[in-house]
Amino acid sequence: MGTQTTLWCRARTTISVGGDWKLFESRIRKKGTTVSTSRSRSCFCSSPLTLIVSSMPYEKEFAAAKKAATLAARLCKKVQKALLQSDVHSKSDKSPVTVADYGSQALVSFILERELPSEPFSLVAEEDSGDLRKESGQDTLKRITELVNDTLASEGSNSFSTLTTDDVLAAIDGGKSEGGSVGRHWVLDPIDGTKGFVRGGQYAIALASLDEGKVVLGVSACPNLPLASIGSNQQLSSSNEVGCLFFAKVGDGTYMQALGGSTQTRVHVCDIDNPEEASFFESFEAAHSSHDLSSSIAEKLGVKAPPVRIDSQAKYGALSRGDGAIYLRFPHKGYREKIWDHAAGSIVVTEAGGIAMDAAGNPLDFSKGKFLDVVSGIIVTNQKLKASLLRAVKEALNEKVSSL
Ligand SMILES: Nc1ncnc2c1ncn2[C@@H]1O[C@H](COP(=O)(O)O)[C@@H](O)[C@H]1OP(=O)(O)O
Ligand SMILES: [Mg+2]
Ligand SMILES: [Mg+2]
Ligand SMILES: [Mg+2]
Repeated sequence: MGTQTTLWCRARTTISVGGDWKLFESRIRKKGTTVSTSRSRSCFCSSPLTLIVSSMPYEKEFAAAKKAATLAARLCKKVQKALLQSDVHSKSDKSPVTVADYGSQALVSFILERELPSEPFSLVAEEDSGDLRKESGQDTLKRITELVNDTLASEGSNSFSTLTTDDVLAAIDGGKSEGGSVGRHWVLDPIDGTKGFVRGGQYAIALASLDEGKVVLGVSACPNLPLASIGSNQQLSSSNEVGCLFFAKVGDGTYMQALGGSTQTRVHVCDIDNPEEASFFESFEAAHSSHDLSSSIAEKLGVKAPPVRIDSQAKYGALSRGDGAIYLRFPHKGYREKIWDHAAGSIVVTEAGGIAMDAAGNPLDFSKGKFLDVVSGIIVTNQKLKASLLRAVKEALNEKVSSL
C-alpha cells in the first residue's frame, strides 16, 4: 500500500519522492508557486505550499492494471484455444478483429473503472463498438458479453454483477479518449499482434498509464511467451512453461512473473557491448516492418545471429529480460504508429535499463494524442549499443534513400 505525506513547505525542505522526480517537479511548478528544486531532491517554495507526497505513487493504478491485464489474458487464452473461423471478421482496414479484441478491451475498461472509482477515467484504446452496434454484429456482441461475464465470474469476486450487452458496449467505448499532454490517461492495446493471435503465435495485452504525456507505468501480458529465454543464444532450459506478465513503474524497475503466479523477478536488459554477440528482434510480419532494412542494419553492425521474428510487444518484454539486444521496427511508407503499440513496451524496456527511441535517436513522445510520430522507425536497445546502432541505422537509411 502506498503512503501519503502532507508537507507544509515554508522554506527549503528536503523531501523524498518515490518515482519520477522530474514529473514531480513539473507538477509542483504548475501550482502557481515558484518552486526551485535541486538534484538533491530539496525544494524551496516562494510561498507556503502544501505538498502531498506519495511514497509509492501510482500503486493503486499499478495493482488495478495488473489485475485487468491478467484477466484479459485469461479471456484471450480461452478464445485463442477455441478460435473458429467465424470469430474473425473484417474491419474497414481489413485487419482481423476477433471477439477477444473487443472482450479484452471491455474487460480492461470495466475493471479499471471499478477498481479506481474515485479517479477521473480516461482511456485511449484501439477498438470501438461501431461494428458491434450494427444488426450484423449482434451475435458477436452476445458472444463477447458471455465471455466477459464468464471471465469476471472466474475472478471469484463477491461483488460481481452480470454485465448486459449495453454495459459491454459502454465499456468498449470508454476507450474513446484522445489522450494528450494534460492529466492522466490509460493507453490500451487489448490484443497487440492480432495476426499472431489468429495464427496461434505471440500476442500481448498492453496497458500503460500516461501522466502529463509521460508513461508512468506499463503492464504487458504475453500469454504465449515462454518463461525461459527465447533469444537466439538461449541456454537449454528444462521449463517449457508459457505465459509472462511484465510490469514496470517509473523509477521502480521492471519485473516479470508467470501469468497467474505470484513470484516476481526483477529483469534487466542484456549488457552486451559487442554487436557481434548481439541478436535482434523484428516483426514476424514483413508487412509490418521492413525485414530488408533490418538485415542491412544488422550487417553494418556486424550482428552474426539471424533475426528472431515474433509478433507484438512480446518483443519489448523479451528484450527487457535480455533475451536479445536489439529490436528494429521500420513500418512501410504511409503507416502511422499508435501510442498503444509502444507505451507499455517502452516503459518495460526503459525501466529494465534499455532505451526506446525513433530512428533518429529522439525519445518516443506519447503526449500528442493517439498517434506516435516518429522519424523513420523505432529502435530499442541497451545503453552500450545505442551509439553504434544509431550510426548503422543512419547509414542504412541513407543508402536506401540514395538507391531510390
Ligand atoms: N501495416 C502495418 N504496419 C505496421 N504495423 C501494423 C500494421 N498493421 C497493424 N500493425 C500493428 O503492428 C503491431 C504488430 O506488429 P508486430 O506484431 O509485427 O510487432 C500491432 O500493433 C498491429 O496492430 P494490432 O494491435 O492490430 O495487431
Ligand atoms: Mg497493436
Ligand atoms: Mg490490437
Ligand atoms: Mg488491430
